[in-house]
Amino acid sequence: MADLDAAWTRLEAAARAAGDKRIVEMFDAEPDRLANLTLDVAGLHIDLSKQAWDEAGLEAALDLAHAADVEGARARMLAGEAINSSESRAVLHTALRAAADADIKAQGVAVMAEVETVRQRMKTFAEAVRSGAIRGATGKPFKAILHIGIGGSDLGPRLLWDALRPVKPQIDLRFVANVDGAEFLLTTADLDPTETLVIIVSKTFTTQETLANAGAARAWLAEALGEEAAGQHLASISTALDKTAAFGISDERVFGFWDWVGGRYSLWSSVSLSVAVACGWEVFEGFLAGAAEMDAHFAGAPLERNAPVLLALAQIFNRNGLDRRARSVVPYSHRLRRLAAFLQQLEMESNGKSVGPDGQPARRGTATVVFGDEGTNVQHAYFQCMHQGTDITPMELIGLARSDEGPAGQHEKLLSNLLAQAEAFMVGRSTDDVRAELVAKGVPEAEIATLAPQRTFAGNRPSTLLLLERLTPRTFGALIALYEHKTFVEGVIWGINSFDQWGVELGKVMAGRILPELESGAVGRHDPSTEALIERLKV
Ligand SMILES: O=P(O)(O)OC[C@H]1O[C@](O)(CO)[C@@H](O)[C@@H]1O
Repeated sequence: MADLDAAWTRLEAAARAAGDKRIVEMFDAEPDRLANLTLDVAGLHIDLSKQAWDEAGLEAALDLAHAADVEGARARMLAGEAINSSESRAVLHTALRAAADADIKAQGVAVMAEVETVRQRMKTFAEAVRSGAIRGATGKPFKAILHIGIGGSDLGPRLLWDALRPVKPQIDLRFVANVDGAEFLLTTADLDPTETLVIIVSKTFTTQETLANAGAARAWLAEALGEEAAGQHLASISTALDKTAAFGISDERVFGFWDWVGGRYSLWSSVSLSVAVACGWEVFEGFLAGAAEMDAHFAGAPLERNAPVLLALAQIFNRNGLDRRARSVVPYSHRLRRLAAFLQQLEMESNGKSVGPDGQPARRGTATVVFGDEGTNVQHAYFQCMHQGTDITPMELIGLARSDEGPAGQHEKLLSNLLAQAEAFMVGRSTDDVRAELVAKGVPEAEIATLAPQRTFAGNRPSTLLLLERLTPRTFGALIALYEHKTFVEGVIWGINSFDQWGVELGKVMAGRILPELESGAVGRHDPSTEALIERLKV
């Protein structure tokens, strides 16, 4: 602990010192900067050279990772120890993308035989739906899938579908997550229930939103097909087989997974069955293979050349060393536009904790807010604030080195924006430079005095750049696995359990109390504001 405290103190001091320098000047001072801070892994090129750390800062960050025993924690996770201590569970999403003959145990119990059995069942089911061997009750092949789930049972598969979906899919895939009935209505309005397969995804099969939408979907099917035939249009993904049976889904249509897979880490499991059907099995397999490549890198690379570790350390340098409390993730890729939404759950549900597994307050700040949307759109929305706002928000800019999609010439335009933004964030534009331009244009001195500062860009705003060689199942799998391991490393260094989520419970419990009050009109004891609102909204 003394070592860890000292490592934190060194990191904070190093960040203060680096914070006084200009990033762009670090390239001159450190001839190996680019080589030391760029990596190529599993089809991804990762450039951390525009981050705010100098050589000493990076060294202090790596010392911190050693002092926090990231290597030991990594070994314990991969060995299937119960590192999710508050729930006494192993954390083995890596097993879901491992080879069938890998020797992986969850708390001593071998898991790969079961993983492979479910994989083979998924494959058989996906192929049968695609070939028409499995059809709807009226004999028509399925032309659409309605995927019902929320949180980890929605965000991953939704992103996966966007990333890898065919331009003209044989089977359309739609998602319903919110308990807001408008989403169900708008999503199903143009679907034909006789040609739609409904896949209900819920690890616990207790989630209010999912059960409400599942009930609505079953009624929607039954209205068109009758109660009994509706069952032929249902499948489910869950760890709670008793509950799926009680809902009326036959066991051969239920695909399981395990308590050692957290919801937000579950897109490698049967949770993504809908995508495996709609994209085809080989696409899903390629996605798993890309993640497995990143897993091998994470497990074996030394910390100073380990992509997830370096990404995590850049985040910690910014968050704890430089007190930067948000991060913006901007994919210059329409297909990846939901990445930030996925990362919000991955990072903020995993690491948004104030207390460690020992029950003691975390000694440093933990997860930051992550937000973002697709470039170039965001350049015309919130980038003004990123360039000239009073707070500095570190950026993660993601692009595709090559893409053949869409009209010719547009990809180069997209890339030019990506590179320009990263450069502009770092280099900025000096007042002298702006002033010289205004003078050359003949602007009067009095105007220049007020205009030049407004048109100045301070720069020195850190960013990481990630390039996928192409958006393929492999590179996309590697990208998501990169973020999973990054999140894990951050949790280890912050000394928190990244794999539980007690913070989502209280609101659920309170909603359970308020619902009957809204329905019955009998308002219970709450704070004055909530009581007045229930009075106003009760049926
Ligand atoms: O898959 P389930 O059990 O319906 O849970 C959905 C989501 O709800 C949470 O438990 C809390 O938001 C997430 O962790 C999970 O991904």
